[in-house]
Amino acid sequence: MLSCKNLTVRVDGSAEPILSDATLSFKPHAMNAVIGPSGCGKTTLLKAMMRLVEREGKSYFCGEEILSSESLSGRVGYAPQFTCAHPKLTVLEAIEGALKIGERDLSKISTRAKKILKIIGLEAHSEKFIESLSGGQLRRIGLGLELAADPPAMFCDEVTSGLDPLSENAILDMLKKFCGDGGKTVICIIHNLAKLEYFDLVTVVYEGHVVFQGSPKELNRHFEIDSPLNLYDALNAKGVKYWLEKRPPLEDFCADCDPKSLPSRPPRPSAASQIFTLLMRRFKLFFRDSGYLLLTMAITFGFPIVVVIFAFGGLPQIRGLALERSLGGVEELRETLRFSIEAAQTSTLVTGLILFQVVLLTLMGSNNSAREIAAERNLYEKERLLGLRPWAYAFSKIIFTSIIALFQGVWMCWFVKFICDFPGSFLVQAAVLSGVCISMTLVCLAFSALFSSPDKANIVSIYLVGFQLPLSGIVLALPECLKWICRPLINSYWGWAGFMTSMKDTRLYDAFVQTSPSYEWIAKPSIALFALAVQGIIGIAFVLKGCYQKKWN
Ligand SMILES: Nc1ncnc2c1ncn2[C@@H]1O[C@H](COP(=O)(O)OP(=O)(O)OP(=O)(O)O)[C@@H](O)[C@H]1O
Repeated sequence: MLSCKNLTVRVDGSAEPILSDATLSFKPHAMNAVIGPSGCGKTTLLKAMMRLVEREGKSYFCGEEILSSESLSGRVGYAPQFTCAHPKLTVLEAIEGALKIGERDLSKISTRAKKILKIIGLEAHSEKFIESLSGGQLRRIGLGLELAADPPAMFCDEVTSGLDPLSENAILDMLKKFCGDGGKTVICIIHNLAKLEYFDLVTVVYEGHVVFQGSPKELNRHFEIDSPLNLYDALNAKGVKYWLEKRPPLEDFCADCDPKSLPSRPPRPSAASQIFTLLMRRFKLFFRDSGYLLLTMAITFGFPIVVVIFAFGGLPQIRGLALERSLGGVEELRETLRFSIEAAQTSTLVTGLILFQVVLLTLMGSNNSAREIAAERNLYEKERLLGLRPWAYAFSKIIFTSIIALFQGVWMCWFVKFICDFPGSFLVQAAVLSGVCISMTLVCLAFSALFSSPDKANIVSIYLVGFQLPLSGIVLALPECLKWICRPLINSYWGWAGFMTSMKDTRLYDAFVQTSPSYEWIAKPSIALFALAVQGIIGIAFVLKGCYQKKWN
């Protein structure tokens, strides 16, 4: 059912491949073991066959070449080495979630979830959170998620490692049942060589080469050992070159595989349904993760308070200058005098306060999204194999993080305006501040999609926020030649400019113009919103690019 020809995998910059010229086939409807010392390339072999990593050579499913891992959805399942489920979901929610991503008929989900729970023996634990499961139960949930698409072939990467002998036997019995009653093909990476009697075909990988394929009995004979436990000693004693030369001819179990017998791929749910499923799950996880929820609440409600604390000393002046320019006669003269005295202090304060709001919103944006995709990359890659569309996943993240950013922008605007009495249209100012937060959120979401490590994505996002203040050229003067090179890329500049010009018909703005050393053009709100929208759209484009890439951590 599954086979490959001349598969070679190289890691960037390394001359020596980590998998060399692997040509083999697995026995259909049977238990296949892949064994070999740690680091020899077992996982790489399986990933290369599924096209989860860049490779040379070809692989086939039922005689048809595997051109992309997406073509395997519903056909080949993959239980990776580490469990791919959100720790804050219950067992039932995790299984139902996986089913909703791959199953079009929603009426079947509850029945199928119960059936899977029964098969994996977790019925009694269905309401437990994933984070509270034991090692053996975690392996079972990994297999349960794999069963969600009911694939005819299953790759299982060390699903019994670290378990006690009883739990290990129970899982191997379960896999054997999948082959016997279920007619599935199971391909299992296993470290415990004492369990090879469970398998019909054993593949030995050594130093990136496939050096043997045969039954457990043939293995003993070939390596001249009386127990498989002595296999690694035998391998090490003679070296890879010797075992490659001595390799017996490999049987082609796929010789009469007919692509026409290829099981048809079950229809997937619509993209809208996948987006809805992911959004519901994300909101559920958001409210369950008390640490992240608390942090988001603290910065959403705490940052506006920090802004107004800095405004308190200058509030009377801000309120005084927030008047429209429509006074007359003696009153105007008096006003003009007062205006001149207070203008310098107040305009510096207002400029600083607006910039402070904007920079804090960019910080919120980076907190919203820098880890969002990178932190669950393996889970996402796994769900792609269940039929999740990359763009549906990307848009579920874009919508979720943008909703939070929108709330943060509107709240910051309302709270600070309410206390400081900033003049100008609330709607325009709320749009500009939300625009700042949303566009920075989307740019940092792009980092999260492009980097495999959440820490890397976070650091780059924090640097970007850190550069907002100096590179905006508002408080610190930028060299003239750099000003319009940096500003188009600096989110805070456009937020600040849009907010300032929303107060154009007020004395606050006059004060700013009068006290600026050299008055220069400042973007009006519509242009600022346009610039922020362009940055957001670029962010979205890179989120999509990152989500279409394959990145298994
Ligand atoms: N993305 C990567 N970048 C660099 N090296 C890698 C990468 N992926 C795998 N390797 C290296 O390739 C070799 C084979 O890795 P692989 O995970 O396939 O081994 P394995 O046989 O499955 O090991 P284990 O039994 O310990 O899980 C290892 O030396 C590993 O360090």
